[in-house]
Amino acid sequence: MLNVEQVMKVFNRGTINQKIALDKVNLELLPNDFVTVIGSNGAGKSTLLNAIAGNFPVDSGKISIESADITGLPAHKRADLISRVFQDPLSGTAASMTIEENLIMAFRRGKGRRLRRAIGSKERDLFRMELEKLGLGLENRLTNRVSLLSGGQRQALTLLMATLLKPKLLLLDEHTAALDPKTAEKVLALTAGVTEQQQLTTLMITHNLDHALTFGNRTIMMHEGRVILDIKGQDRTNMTITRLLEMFEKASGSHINSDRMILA
Ligand SMILES: Nc1ncnc2c1ncn2[C@@H]1O[C@H](COP(=O)(O)OP(=O)(O)OP(=O)(O)O)[C@@H](O)[C@H]1O
Repeated sequence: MLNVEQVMKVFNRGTINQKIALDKVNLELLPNDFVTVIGSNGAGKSTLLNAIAGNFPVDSGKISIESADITGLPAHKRADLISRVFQDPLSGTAASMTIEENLIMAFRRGKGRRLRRAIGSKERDLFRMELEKLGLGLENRLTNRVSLLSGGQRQALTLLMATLLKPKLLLLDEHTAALDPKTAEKVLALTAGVTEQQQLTTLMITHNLDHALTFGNRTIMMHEGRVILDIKGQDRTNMTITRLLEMFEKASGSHINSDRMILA
């Protein structure tokens, strides 16, 4: 489904601040894979997602989705294939617009002039139905401005917008890290529900090792721009956080270094 082959990204090349953020990264995702991504500070996790989303050109290597080479495509041309949810609940939605206006933008994405047409009753019915599934009562608040919503409600709405038209690939960049623990659990449960229901292929960065092993079917660990562990199947089912940290130390030759890592 997704193929990242030998991808290299160097920031500030040739200067004193040169940083190899991705060091010939290889990663293959199968359809419906839900892969959690963990690693030390500065390991290259966000850079990997940025490279896949097309936020900058990579220095070398190839990225493809369903065998189509997207390495040279700018981010806006990848947006039909890839949806992304960021950490900041304010970044995924337009605060001054209503819930239904936000949803219609997501629903008519890539449809050009149809954007200007009024929202139809069929579209409203669909939005109500989808919002109801979130279990937050938002189906009765279609005409409320998004600025009135809590961070958790906004993040749930962002997730819905990201998946309303099934993307080929869903990128979740610590999308629950800014939420309080109870709300984070709720948004994660919604994430598990929607990825399962729509059979999405997903990459999710998290600093919570328990979440990393609980959600999805596969966990990769990054260190210094490389994928150093790829855990799946029975190995993952039997994996504990202690064992995971031991494996990290063995593979990287160092202790995990993350100020935000949550161990349980
Ligand atoms: N635009 C940029 N310009 C220069 N250096 C960058 C840029 N983006 C990332 N880096 C550097 O690349 C390395 C990888 O950064 P990245 O944000 O991918 O790490 P991360 O694994 O997501 O880290 P964290 O868990 O701390 O968020 C870091 O050393 C970072 O400082």
